[in-house]
Amino acid sequence: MMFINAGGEALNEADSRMKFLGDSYFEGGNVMQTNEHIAEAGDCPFIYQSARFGSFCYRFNNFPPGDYFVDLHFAEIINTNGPKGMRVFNVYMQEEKVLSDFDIFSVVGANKPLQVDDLRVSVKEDGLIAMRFEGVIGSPIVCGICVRKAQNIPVPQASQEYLKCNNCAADIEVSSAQKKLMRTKVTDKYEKKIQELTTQCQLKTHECHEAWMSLTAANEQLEKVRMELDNKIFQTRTLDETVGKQAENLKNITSRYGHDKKYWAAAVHDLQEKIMIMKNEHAQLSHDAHACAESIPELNKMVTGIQALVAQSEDLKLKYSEEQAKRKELYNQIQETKGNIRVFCRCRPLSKEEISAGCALVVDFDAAKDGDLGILTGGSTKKTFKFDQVYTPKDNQVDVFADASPLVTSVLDGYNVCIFAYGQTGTGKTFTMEGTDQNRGVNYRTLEQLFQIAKERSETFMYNISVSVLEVYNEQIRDLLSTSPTSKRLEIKQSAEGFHHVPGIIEAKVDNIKEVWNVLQIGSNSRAVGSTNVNEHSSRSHCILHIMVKSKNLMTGDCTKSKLWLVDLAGSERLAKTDAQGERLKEAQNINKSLSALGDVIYALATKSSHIPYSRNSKLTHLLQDSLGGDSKTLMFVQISPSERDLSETLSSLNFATRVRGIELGPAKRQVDTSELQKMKTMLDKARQESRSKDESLRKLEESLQNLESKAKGRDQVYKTQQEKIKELECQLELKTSMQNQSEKQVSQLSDRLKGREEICTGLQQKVKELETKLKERQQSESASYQQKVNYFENKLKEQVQESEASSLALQLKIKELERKLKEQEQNPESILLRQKIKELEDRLREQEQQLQCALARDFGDVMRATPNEGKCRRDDEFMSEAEPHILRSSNSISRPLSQGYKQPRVSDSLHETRRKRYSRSGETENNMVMSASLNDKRARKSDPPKIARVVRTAKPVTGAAQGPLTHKRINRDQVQAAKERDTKKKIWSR
Ligand SMILES: Nc1ncnc2c1ncn2[C@@H]1O[C@H](COP(=O)(O)OP(=O)(O)OP(=O)(O)O)[C@@H](O)[C@H]1O
Repeated sequence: MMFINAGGEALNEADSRMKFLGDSYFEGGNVMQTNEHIAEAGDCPFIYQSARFGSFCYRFNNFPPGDYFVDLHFAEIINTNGPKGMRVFNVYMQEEKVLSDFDIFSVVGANKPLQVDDLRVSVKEDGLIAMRFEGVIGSPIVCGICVRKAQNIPVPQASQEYLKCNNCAADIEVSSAQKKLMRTKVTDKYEKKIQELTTQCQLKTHECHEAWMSLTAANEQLEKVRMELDNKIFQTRTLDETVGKQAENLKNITSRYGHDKKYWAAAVHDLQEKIMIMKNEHAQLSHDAHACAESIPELNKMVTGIQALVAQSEDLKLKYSEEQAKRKELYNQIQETKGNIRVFCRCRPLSKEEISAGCALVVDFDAAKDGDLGILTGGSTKKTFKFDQVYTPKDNQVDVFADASPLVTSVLDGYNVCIFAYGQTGTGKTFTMEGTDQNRGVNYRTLEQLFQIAKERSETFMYNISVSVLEVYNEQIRDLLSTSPTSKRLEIKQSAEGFHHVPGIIEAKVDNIKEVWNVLQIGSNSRAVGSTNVNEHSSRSHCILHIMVKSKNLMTGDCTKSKLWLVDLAGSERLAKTDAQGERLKEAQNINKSLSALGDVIYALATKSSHIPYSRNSKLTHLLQDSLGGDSKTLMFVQISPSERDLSETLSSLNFATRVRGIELGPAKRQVDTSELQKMKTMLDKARQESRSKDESLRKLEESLQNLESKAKGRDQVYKTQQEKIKELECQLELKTSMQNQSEKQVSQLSDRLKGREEICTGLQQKVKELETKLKERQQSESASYQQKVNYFENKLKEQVQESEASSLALQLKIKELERKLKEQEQNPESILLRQKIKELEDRLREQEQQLQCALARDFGDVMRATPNEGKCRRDDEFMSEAEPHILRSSNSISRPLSQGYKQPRVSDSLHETRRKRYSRSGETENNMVMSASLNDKRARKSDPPKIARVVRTAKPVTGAAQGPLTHKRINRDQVQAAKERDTKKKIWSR
């Protein structure tokens, strides 16, 4: 074996018969360079460069005649001109086309090496192996060529004339004619067999194809069925879902219906109960209404009775007011008989200091009950003073106020009242007026009684009470309720109505005694704050509690406005007795001045003097002007000390008080006839009793009247309320009746709706059941039919597959057998001889064909000479297109013999010569001739494109050992394809 490397050198012993043309063969694998060298050597008659096709040629000399195998190794296919570059090329061995239009890309892929083995060539006597590579698209790149001697090729013995007997192995002489006949027969027989096998193979292929097609159709049908099944399953699922949803909806509706039913049943029950209650109420109301209607005459009677009573009460009211006026008059008369100015004398007990000092008592209370007070002036002499009341140290605050309380009634009756305490410092003025927390004085008790009487009279009178607390010190007025630290100077003014008042003073409105007490406390505290020495200050200032009472008679509508003055006067020390100086003296002078002014006024009033000296120099009398004199009532407490140390002051105070009282009770006047007084006293007692009895009768009358009025009002109210109730109940009854009607209507509507819903529900349930049964039936029927179909197709497919497998197996076996037979035949020397003979016959046939062609060419030349010049080229082409296919077909023939007698180069030479002659005759160049030849060749290829498989099968030996990789690859691919198909079939069946 010889192998030629890229440098053109033989790799084995290379017995010098092989010679490579060109010095730089395969340099860098560049074929074009090699072509140039070969072209320069001029040894290759076929080398030519086409502008269109890449083409090059190799020639190897000095091979002994015989058959050789050539292996070609192509380098990586360089894909330089895009994806289509270097796809197709032809290989000519000894000018026999062995690879025609070989699509490298489709066989090995882009940029991969290709190896073509066992290309058989026959070397003739010239010892030449010629190779030509022609790229249809691009240029092939060859990297190695290996030439091997074909083994076991028997050299045909041209002179052999004997055949061996199969039984005795004796040589049997056979004549050449007989031999020829036998060979022809055998050849015919084999050809026939081959023909039959080919037809059988074709038939089996056709059957296989049909089976495959039916299998595919069955598969398609199965796929369709599967799809339908899938669709049905999907539809079934959707139906299941819808049924489920509908069932759920139905459940919901049923539960809602049940819930609604319960709710409405409860509502209906409630309404029925309500209706019952309303009916009962209605009956009760009707009963009440009837009773009311029946009681109306009685009520009318009552109304007339009430009206009579009202008239009577009006009379009584008139009488009462007349009686009240009379009572007032009488009361006033009594007061007047007592005197508008009344003086009560109160003596305090001896103080601890005085007791400890051993002071003697100078006061005699033996006739104190009669208002007589004796003062022991020294020795046995005793001076007596007469007062309206005399209180001993044993008399308490209650006893004192009991006599002063009638004045409170006068205040509420509309009279101005003034109560003040006069006396020496420390004699108990503040104790009498204010008192202590445990022993409340006149001020508190007066106001307490004021509110009590006002409350008692609240049905007939409406009172509005306000309180002011003020102080007169050094002839200056100070508001003790004012919280302002720098209170402005207050002055006394006279209003348009003639009343005297202090503008800007605080008048605290009080509604109860608790509020009064708070106000009194504020005033008391304020008085204490205003002075450094409380006792001294309180002794030197007049503390005034002013109460304003506004009343309205609710029966007559009369209004009154009265004042009550409660005054705690400053201490009345004698100026001469004290050693006061400066401020103290001024204070004392001011106090004396104001007290003497007060005394003068009261005395003038008591004596009914024409001139009342309301001294404008004294703030006190000026302030009390409205409440001193006229219908005003005045009460003075003259406070005295029992101690002998204060005798002179006591006498002074008592003298002042006596002067105020207006009755000088000297010792001479003691004998005054008292019978008149006694008479007056009895008259007074009688009047008092009368007034009390009248008050009692009046009170009873008032009470009975009030009772009647209240009863009448109550009846009226009851009547009105009952009428209103009747109306309300009637309205309610109407409303409830309408509600009942509405609810009854609603109940009936709801029951109708319920019935409708129940019907719908039952209908839906029936529908659902029907649907379910239909669905089940449908599912069952469809599944059964699908199952049947599937089973049928399965069986069918199985049968087909089995048949096809059996047939394919049989075919494969037959093919193998045939192949085996063919091989045996091929290996048989007889068949080799037969082939040689066939070759000879073919050669002869070719010669005859050539002769015929020459004759035709000659005829054609004659014809061409006879035709015009412009049609020459076309005619030549036509001729070539007719002639060359014969040549190409013969070169591509399957049964082309590889015998030594094959004279192709000569035929080609002669054909080329014929062409050259023809073109030289027609005036065309050699180049043109080549072009036209190649064109014709292409046309021929176009008209009958050679198949790769066929070419490869033709080019390769049929022996199993000599099978090339290309064929092997192809078989493998078929097997892989078959395996894939089997897999897909399995997948389909598994689904
Ligand atoms: N009737 C009485 N019973 C018991 N104690 C009394 C009585 N009268 C006065 N006192 C006591 O005598 C003292 C002096 O009384 P009070 O301060 O009221 O005198 P006053 O006249 O107001 O003095 P001043 O003019 O200085 O204000 C107090 O301690 C008081 O409690």
